[in-house]
Order: sequence, then C-alpha cells, then structure tokens
Amino acid sequence: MQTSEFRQLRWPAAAAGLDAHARLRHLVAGALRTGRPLAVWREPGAATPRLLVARSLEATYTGLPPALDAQAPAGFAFFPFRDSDQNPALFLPADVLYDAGQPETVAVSPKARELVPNLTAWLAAGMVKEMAWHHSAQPVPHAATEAEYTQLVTRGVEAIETQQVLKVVTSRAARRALPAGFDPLAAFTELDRKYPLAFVSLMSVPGVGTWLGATPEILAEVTADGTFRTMALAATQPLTAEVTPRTAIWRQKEIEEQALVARYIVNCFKQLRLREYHETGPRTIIAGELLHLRTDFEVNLKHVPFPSLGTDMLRLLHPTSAVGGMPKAAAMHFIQQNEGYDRAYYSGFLGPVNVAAPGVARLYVNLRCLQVRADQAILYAGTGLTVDSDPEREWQETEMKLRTISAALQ
Ligand SMILES: C=C(O[C@@H]1C=C(C(=O)O)C=C[C@H]1O)C(=O)O
Repeated sequence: MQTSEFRQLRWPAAAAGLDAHARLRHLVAGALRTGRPLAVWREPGAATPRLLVARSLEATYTGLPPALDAQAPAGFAFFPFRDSDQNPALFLPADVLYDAGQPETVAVSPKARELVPNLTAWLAAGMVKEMAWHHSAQPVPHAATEAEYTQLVTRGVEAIETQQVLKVVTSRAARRALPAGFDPLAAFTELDRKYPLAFVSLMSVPGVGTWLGATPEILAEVTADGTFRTMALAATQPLTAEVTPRTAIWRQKEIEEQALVARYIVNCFKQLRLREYHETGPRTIIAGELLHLRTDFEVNLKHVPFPSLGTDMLRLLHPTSAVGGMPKAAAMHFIQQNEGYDRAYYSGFLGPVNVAAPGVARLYVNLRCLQVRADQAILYAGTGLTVDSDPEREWQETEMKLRTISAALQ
C-alpha cells in the first residue's frame, strides 16, 4: 500500500485557531477516546513529530518482524524484547497519518475509509481535556534493589568466566512516582526538546500500555536511495565539561564490549554471505548526557544481489548483543533464568516503515524508555557485561542511563 493512495482530509475553518501541536493533541485525544492504537515520534534531527493511528487493535497483531522493502505495508513497528502472549509483536498499520510539519491535512488509508465521517466530525469538534491513556494489565515488574542488581551482575560475570556466554547484557526496572497531573504528550514534547539527536517516541496501545522513549540506537534502516544501515553501539561514560567525544578515553573492557557488538553484526552479514559492506568507527558519540562507542555499517543495496537484505538483517539482528549478548541463545537463556522481571518492550524495537516514503524505514532499539502506569512510571536500563565488569560500576551505569528518560518525569 502506498501512502499516495491516501485520502487527504483538510482541517475545517473551526480548527483555524489550532497550531500544529494543538492539532496533534486533538488527534491523539480522539484516538484514545476510540480505543485505537497510536504512535507519536520524532526522528533524530527532524523539526516536528508525526502521528500514526491504527484503525483497530486487531489490525496491529503481527507474528513477524516487519518487511523492510518498498512494497511492504506502511506502519509503525512496536516489537517486544521477546515475543509472547503478554507482550505481542505489533505493527500498527498507517491508517491515519498526521505530520506536524504539514498541519493542514490528515491522511486516511484506503483500509480506514469507514473512519472518514467520524474523523471529519472530530476535526471540527472542540478540544477535550481528558486523555485516557492505555495501561498494561500485566503485573508491575519487580524493581531490583542495588544489592539484587549487583548480585545479578556477579552471576553474569561468572557465566562469562565459566564460558557459558561471551557477553551478556543485564538490566533492571525502576519505579518512579508520576508527577501530579502527568501528561504523556507534554512529556514527549519535553523529550523532543531536550534530545534533538534521539529518536523520541510515545506509544499507546489498548491492553499493551503507554511507553515513552528517547533512544540513540538504530537497529536497521533502509533509505529511499537503496542504502541499508545498522550500528554497533556500546560502552558508556558520562559526558562532562572535561570528557567530550574529542577527549574521551575508553578502558580495555569497554573497547572489547563494543567490539563484540560489531563482531555480532559482521557475523549476521556473514550468515547472509554478504561481503560488501562499509564499516566506519568506532567513534565516540553523544547520547543525552552520556558518551558511547559506535561503529556504523552501511550496505549499498544496488550493488549487492540481496533485494531483501533489510528484512533478513532485521530478523537476524534482533536482539543484538547490545541488549542480549553473545552467543545469542545462551545469553537469552541467562537473561530469562536470572533477570527476574519482564522486559516487555524495553530493548525491543520500534519505528516507522514506509511512512515518510515507500522504501524508507528506520527501526530503533527501545532504550532509555519508560512505561506509564496509572500511578507510577516504570523505567528500564541495562549494561553490557564482560569478564572485567565491576558490579558497583554497572549499577552506577544503570543509574546514569535512567537519568535520560527521567527527564520525562520533571
Ligand atoms: C542496554 C542499554 O544500552 C545499551 C548498552 C550499552 C552499554 O552496555 O554500555 C550502551 C548502549 C546501548 O547499546 C540501555 O540503555 O538500557
């Protein structure tokens, strides 16, 4: 389905006084009222957010990761760390689209034609205050104490020492009270303002819940000119006045940890027998108030005999060793046996497919994120372990990472 077949609805005269952001809010309120899944996001470097609304919850269920090619359906992927009945893999079809950079119209897909009368009426209706955000029905995950987390790290290091795994990423959930009158859309706008280089997102899906995030990590990207990109992102230290990308020094442990993630990606290329890729880095990059090491990988799809490389790579990559570990199956087993909580959509992936244009998709690893519940937020962070990991330092690293998304709660 091409977005060129979409019907463009113009805002009526009654909406003339609403700016692009007020229109976004009005459309979000309408989607929430009618129980439709929605995604709001702002790409790194973009000036304005976009909104996608799916016509129904049923239409979002998908068993597989999305196909990354120009003919595939347009929509927004929301994939859990591990696909399960509690945390289903979702692909929100692009039924209603709004781009705050072009606030004169709202686009409706051919499959959502029956929404046009109600939507037309809604565009002319007065703004409502109440926003009924969706909350997950799953139990609130256990929030590890410092003692519990350092123990988990110790077990992870032991698993590396005894060669059960080469690398594993442990993580934890933390709970924070919601500020009075917490408004997820205002929080999204704050993340948008604060982190121009991040992929900033707000999802709300009936039964699944409401998630906010500001992630630095691309999982898989395909562009209109036929380029595939991915990255190996790992290693963490705080950005300070003295320590910047130009002056940062990395320890052996961090260099090795990031190199393992890069190796994991090269192994995925090898499995597909792809040899023609460009590798740049590792370089030190800024993500919020943190520094990471990043290697960029690029493949010119016009020069390789793999038309479905994007789709195949996505299926091989997730979950990468930046959030799972190496070897993948052993690291996933360790996490399942030892982590003691449900990651749900944290360290899964999300992003638009064929929305901006056919053949343009950008999927991000869902990091620096939180889940909104009725009376609290659940924040998530993890750390990549190697044989030299110090449990106390790893706890501190999760604290630093939690700070990024905590900006949504101020
Ligand atoms: C797991 C997270 O981040 C990942 C792990 C990193 C690390 O171990 O240093 C760095 C960046 C991310 O690839 C997280 O933010 O929760």
